[in-house]
Amino acid sequence: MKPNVLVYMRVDKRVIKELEKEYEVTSFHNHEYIGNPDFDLALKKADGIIGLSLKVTKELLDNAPNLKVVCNVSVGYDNLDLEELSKRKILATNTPGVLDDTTADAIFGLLLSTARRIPELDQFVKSGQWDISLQPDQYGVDVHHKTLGIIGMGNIGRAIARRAHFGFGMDILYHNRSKNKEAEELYQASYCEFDDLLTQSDFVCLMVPATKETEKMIGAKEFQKMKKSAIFINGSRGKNVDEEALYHALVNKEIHAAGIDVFTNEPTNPDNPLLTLKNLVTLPHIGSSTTECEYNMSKLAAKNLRAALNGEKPPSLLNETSWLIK
Ligand SMILES: NC(=O)C1=CN([C@@H]2O[C@H](COP(=O)(O)OP(=O)(O)OC[C@H]3O[C@@H](n4cnc5c(N)ncnc54)[C@H](OP(=O)(O)O)[C@@H]3O)[C@@H](O)[C@H]2O)C=CC1
Ligand SMILES: O=CC(=O)O
Repeated sequence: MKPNVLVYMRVDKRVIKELEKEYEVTSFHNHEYIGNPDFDLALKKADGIIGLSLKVTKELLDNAPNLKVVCNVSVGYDNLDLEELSKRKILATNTPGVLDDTTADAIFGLLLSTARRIPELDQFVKSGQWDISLQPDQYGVDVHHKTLGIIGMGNIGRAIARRAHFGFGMDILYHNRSKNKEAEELYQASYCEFDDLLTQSDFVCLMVPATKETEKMIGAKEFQKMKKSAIFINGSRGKNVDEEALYHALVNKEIHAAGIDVFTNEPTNPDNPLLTLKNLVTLPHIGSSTTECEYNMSKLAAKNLRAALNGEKPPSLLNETSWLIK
């Protein structure tokens, strides 16, 4: 009998086709799974889950008696209750490395769009308002040779630093819990205490994972420490930022502007007051979403799934202890 695999959201079609040759696959392509009897049945039978951002809680696991592995098609894994998975000896995997350049491109694009007000000026042209010469209050600010502070100098942080250093001649500050020699040597990044990074950077870019420690790590106090001319970029997770404080900082001009790819609740409510602000540029959590990158992420997730279901160690295993005690 073939093992059962539950596919949840945004797994590449070509990868699903390959999986169907080896497994009994049941696919769900949207968020609407709660109370869906088909989902409940697939979960009950599932040996493996592969997909994007399925909230794997204790309650969900109670209804998945055969589960052996959960394979995220993402590098972030704040959707997983890792402790609970480990307790049950269920393996968990993510997709590090294959999305670094794609995500860094998106985050750098957001930074440029915010600094040079690209979405606003695009609308200005398209709405037929370009009938007089531009006014100084429509100008953007320079990016090149400014100071970029990266909070979370990991895989993606380093790919952002590479672009900033070689492409834009920027000075790079960074903050982590531990120093990153590669960033220091290759991109001349300087380690900074958290508060010093906030006060000294022209651009503050948040790239940490979502954990208990990083929840709302940027809030009212942090915005007040930033330069009034600072541009804040969040490419990590919405819950790492106090959204209400961001709104007030932007309205009260405590900072100049912000660019965010992520929201506290996604998809964000159209009534979110942040969406009314001219000095905020947004994206719908699309950092790693190019055709090529989504395919590579799906392939790595499938490789993790196959390994686990074959009793082998998956290449990007998150809960090593579950493997060791097997
Ligand atoms: N917008 C999007 O589409 C995407 C968003 N992401 C988000 O980006 C995050 C980072 O991804 P990636 O670069 O691959 O991950 P990495 O693990 O490579 O990097 C994370 C970095 O954050 C630092 N960090 C962790 N906790 C803290 C803390 N409490 N204070 C300061 N620094 C901290 C780590 O350093 P140290 O351990 O030394 O503190 C590490 O350098 C993901 O977890 C995900 O949430 C990822 C991909 C796409
Ligand atoms: O947000 C995307 C991820 O890979 O994490």
